[in-house]
Amino acid sequence: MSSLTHSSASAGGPKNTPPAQPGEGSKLNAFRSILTYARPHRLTFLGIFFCALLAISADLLQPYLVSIVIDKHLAVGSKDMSFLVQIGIIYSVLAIVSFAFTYLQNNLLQFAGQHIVARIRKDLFGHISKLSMSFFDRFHIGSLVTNVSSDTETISQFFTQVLLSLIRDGMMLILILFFMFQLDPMLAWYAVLILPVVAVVAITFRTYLRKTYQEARSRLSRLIAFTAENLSGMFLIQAFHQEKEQERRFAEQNENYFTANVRQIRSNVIFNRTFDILGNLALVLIVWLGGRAALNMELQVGVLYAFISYIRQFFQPINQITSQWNTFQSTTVSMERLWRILNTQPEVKDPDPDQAKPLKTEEVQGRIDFENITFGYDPSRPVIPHMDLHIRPGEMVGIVGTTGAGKSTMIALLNRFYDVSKGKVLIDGIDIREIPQEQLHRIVGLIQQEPFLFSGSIIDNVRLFREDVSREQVMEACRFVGAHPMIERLSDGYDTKLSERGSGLSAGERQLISFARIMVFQPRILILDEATANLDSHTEQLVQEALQSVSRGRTTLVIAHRLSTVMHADRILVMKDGEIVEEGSHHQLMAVGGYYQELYHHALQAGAKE
Ligand SMILES: Nc1ncnc2c1ncn2[C@@H]1O[C@H](COP(=O)(O)OP(=O)(O)OP(=O)(O)O)[C@@H](O)[C@H]1O
Repeated sequence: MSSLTHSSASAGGPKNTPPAQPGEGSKLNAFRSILTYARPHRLTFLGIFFCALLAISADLLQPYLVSIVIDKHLAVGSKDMSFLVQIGIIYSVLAIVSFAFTYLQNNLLQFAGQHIVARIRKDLFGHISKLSMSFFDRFHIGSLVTNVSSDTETISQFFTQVLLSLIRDGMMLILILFFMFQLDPMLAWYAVLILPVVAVVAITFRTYLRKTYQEARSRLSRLIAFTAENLSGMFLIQAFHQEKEQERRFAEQNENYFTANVRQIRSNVIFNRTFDILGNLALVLIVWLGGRAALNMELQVGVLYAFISYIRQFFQPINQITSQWNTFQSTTVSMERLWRILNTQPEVKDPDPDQAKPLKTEEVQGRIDFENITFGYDPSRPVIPHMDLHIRPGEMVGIVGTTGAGKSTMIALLNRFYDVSKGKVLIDGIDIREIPQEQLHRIVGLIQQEPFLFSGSIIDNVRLFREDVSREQVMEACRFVGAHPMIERLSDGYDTKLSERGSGLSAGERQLISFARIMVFQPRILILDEATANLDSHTEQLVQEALQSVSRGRTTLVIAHRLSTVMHADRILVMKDGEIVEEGSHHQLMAVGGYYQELYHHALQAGAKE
């Protein structure tokens, strides 16, 4: 059975987003939809625009001022020192203005960009946690982690770098051209003529650079995936003495990444140097043309100086914009991926509020009816072709059967991780599709074979980070299920911090914590899916005792391969190929002499051999 996690609440995602339409326009739709996140920051972006305008104007006015000093003062041999002082003050003010507004612009941009991405991340996480299990069956967890981390990071780069470059460098280019045309239209036209050459070189190189970058990135992700897989499977690697083999495979991946990285760095250097050479050639051209004009007294020396300053700055924004083009392309891909997830509607939906039939946990009797249900993960291949099962309030039902018989699937249907294809699942006579999922999951408590513990303290793991559950309630629950002595023995007792998935605890200890969790939340229906399968006989006994206590007064469904776990149930269901083939108490089933008896004898023989 695939891992079962809680999913609750209704469809979410960003508001104003159109439904997913794969194909041509989806990139554009994704782009538009993600841009809606920037809408609340309109004023900030306007502020950024003005800051950039002021900072760049202040920067570009500086060579202009120097040209005035050269032509209007030095060239005419003026002795007016106050003019020089005035220009000096204006120059300094411009430098301060440039610094202040660049600082402000960067801060505003980071503020808006980080806010936007934090909001996207929050919506994405919230949305993913509301999606149905069928979504997680289709989506690889690894790629979801990439979506939440690196795709949002790429979008963050878009808002903080690409947008800035478009605003600042675009404006800079326009203003440089404006100043150049103001100074000398003829020379300005020569500069403009260089533009297409620069653009062709930049685009050609950038396309190649993008390929090398993508190659390096994909080899890096392969290397990371390989490392992650090896770390989680280290136990197996050591047990099978696979260290050498895995080292060889790692070295191969490492070498692949190294080559791709070197190629990327090399092409980057070549591109940047080519760009520098082009810039210098343009400079030589301007110096030559401008110098000749200056010698012929057709151009003032100050103007030539300003021109040279501008032409030196001219290439920088072009380089920046073309380099951001790559990030922009990655952004559109990331946006499209996130947009698809944000537009995925949960297949298991909450009822409309006016049609919902809320059930109070404390009033629930615990009657369960699987009324003529059919279900298949793939609808064309039913895992449960037909089932009609009725469970009384407070009854303890054991479920046994072959591997893949559909036991966990049945439980998944009762939890509404999936919806039945036909028929109804009812609790106290109410179709569970009419019960808000949040309430359903309070009514039905599930303990699985491998309980999931979060990194955090024991106390938080028992109360699932809910602040309204007191420390005393947690301790009481732990005492009730017999987990208290074990927790007390830990270094920090209830405040002991557990590492990821509770790896500092034994399987039995983790299971006891999950039993305590159930006690805290007091569900009316309790499900144990192979909850004792991994435990040694001593711990199993502890857990069995806990189970006895926990199941008192609750409708309890226990799935187990070990018959000893379910022998004392009020009723035992024997499942085979998605159907209940036998049912009754242990004695009744033994008397029938069917499949259950066969299982029992197998278990006895296995026990005897052990
Ligand atoms: N998420 C899933 N997507 C597709 N098929 C699934 C999924 N989960 C289970 N199945 C299939 O459904 C069938 C029933 O699986 P289920 O986990 O309910 O069996 P089970 O009786 O609990 O088995 P076990 O005792 O081994 O846990 C199996 O054929 C299994 O391959």
